[in-house]
Amino acid sequence: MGKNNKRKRTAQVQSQSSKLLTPPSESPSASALLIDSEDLECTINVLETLCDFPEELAGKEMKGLKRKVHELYRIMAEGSGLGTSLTSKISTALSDYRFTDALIYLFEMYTRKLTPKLGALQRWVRECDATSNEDGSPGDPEALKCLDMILRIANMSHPTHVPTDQKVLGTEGSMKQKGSDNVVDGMDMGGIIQGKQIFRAREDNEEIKIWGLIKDGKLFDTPPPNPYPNFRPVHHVKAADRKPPNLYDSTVYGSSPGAIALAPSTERKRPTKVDVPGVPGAFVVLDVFTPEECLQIVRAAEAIGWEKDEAKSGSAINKTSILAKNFVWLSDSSFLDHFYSSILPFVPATAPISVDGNGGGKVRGINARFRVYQYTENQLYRPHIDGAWPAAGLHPETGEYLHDSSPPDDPLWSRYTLLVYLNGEGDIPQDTGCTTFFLPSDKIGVMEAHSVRPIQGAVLCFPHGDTTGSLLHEGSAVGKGGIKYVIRTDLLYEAKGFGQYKPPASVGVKQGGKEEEGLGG
Ligand SMILES: O=C(O)CCC(=O)C(=O)O
Ligand SMILES: [Fe+2]
Repeated sequence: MGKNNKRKRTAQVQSQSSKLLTPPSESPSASALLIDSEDLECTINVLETLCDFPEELAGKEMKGLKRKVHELYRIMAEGSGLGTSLTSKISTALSDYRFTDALIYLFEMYTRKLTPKLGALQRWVRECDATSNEDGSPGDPEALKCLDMILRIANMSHPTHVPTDQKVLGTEGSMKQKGSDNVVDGMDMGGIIQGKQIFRAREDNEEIKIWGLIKDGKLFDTPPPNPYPNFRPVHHVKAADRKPPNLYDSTVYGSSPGAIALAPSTERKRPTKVDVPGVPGAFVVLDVFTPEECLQIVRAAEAIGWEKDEAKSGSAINKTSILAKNFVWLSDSSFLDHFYSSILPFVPATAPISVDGNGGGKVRGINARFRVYQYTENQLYRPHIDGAWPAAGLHPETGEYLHDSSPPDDPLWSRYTLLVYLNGEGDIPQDTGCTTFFLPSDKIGVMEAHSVRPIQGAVLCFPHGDTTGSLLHEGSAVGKGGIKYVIRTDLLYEAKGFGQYKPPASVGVKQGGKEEEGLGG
């Protein structure tokens, strides 16, 4: 727009100046409703013109404008311009990278024992991690202190009486500690992350080294048929139509019963459960799938092909939150039946009850929508809190793919994350590629990092989808020359009030929800 046009628009603004606006509400997004896009554009043009021609400010008629600009500047500097609630002050401070201010507000929330919504928590976690550098080196120590306080507020903690005699760690690469056990050679960042011993649910696992087969060109005996047998595309979404918009299309592949040949029960080990020490609610079920079954899943994904995943907009870090490639698989009933019956004896029979009294529904099954991830060297899934998902499936008559397939009178909603490790030690370099949980320690400002080592055929299970009990975690970077394959899905419960819960749409946060096909979270 030329300067003359700008002037014209300026005149229009002045003639509209008597228009009465209603007072701003608490919600940051309300401003979008209060000021329409034309007015906004016009205001920006006026301000731009004044920046280009500051001499224009000298006129008497500019007095009112100058006064308002000063007032606005003060409000913005105080961080209270976008709503006065503590939650919005924290959101504003974090997104403005004012971590010291955010820490003060977070501390106030902590001492007043106020609980934010899950959506706010997920957004705050992202804002804090968004400060880590492109090369993976540690971010702002103040941001990590905010993250520690967020964990305490969310009451995700457990009473930690764990002796903290280990040397305090810095962060390296992703947020996880470096080195094995408690050995540390991380940077000193004021001791913000403290590494705990890496958890192996079992030593000496029998496994198939899938990466070894791929490198030797032996993943398939003969070239795989195309189309791949017993898998068919059931849903395709163009990149721009994804929610939020993505740079890549997404396809869901449905399988037919028998697509993965399951070993007879006489040939399989009986599954066993092992709790993850120090991580409340997290446990591993060993031997849910045999190494041969894991191999078949990887074969299908490798033959059909991986899709990339990068949000179209948002900060560089948010866009690359998940560096792994994925294959979205809508699993068939025979695979799901085996999976569910193997873990059922070990999972909570009823959903946790939230502070608002929702929850308590019976466990009902596994979300058929699996996201199979392939992480190669240095790839990771940045720290996040998983969101809850409805039960995906096909319409019984039309065969149409439904993001939420449970009937309205019997809604199901997920409350636990299930991670199926398709490969393990043999393919993933020592102490890398773990799933790492971050928990508050007994010292404010210090978080504990608890890493779980992938074991082929085992399932890691932990709570998600609510403020209380949900766990901050990351898929830690895979080390040099390694590869990690893992399936992410969810354990479903009768919604019992919880189903009405819809994670709020938020900027740059990937989370499950009725309307969002989502990528992660
Ligand atoms: O890859 C991992 O270990 C973690 C994956 C994860 O957190 C997720 O898919 O939600
Ligand atoms: Fe996750």
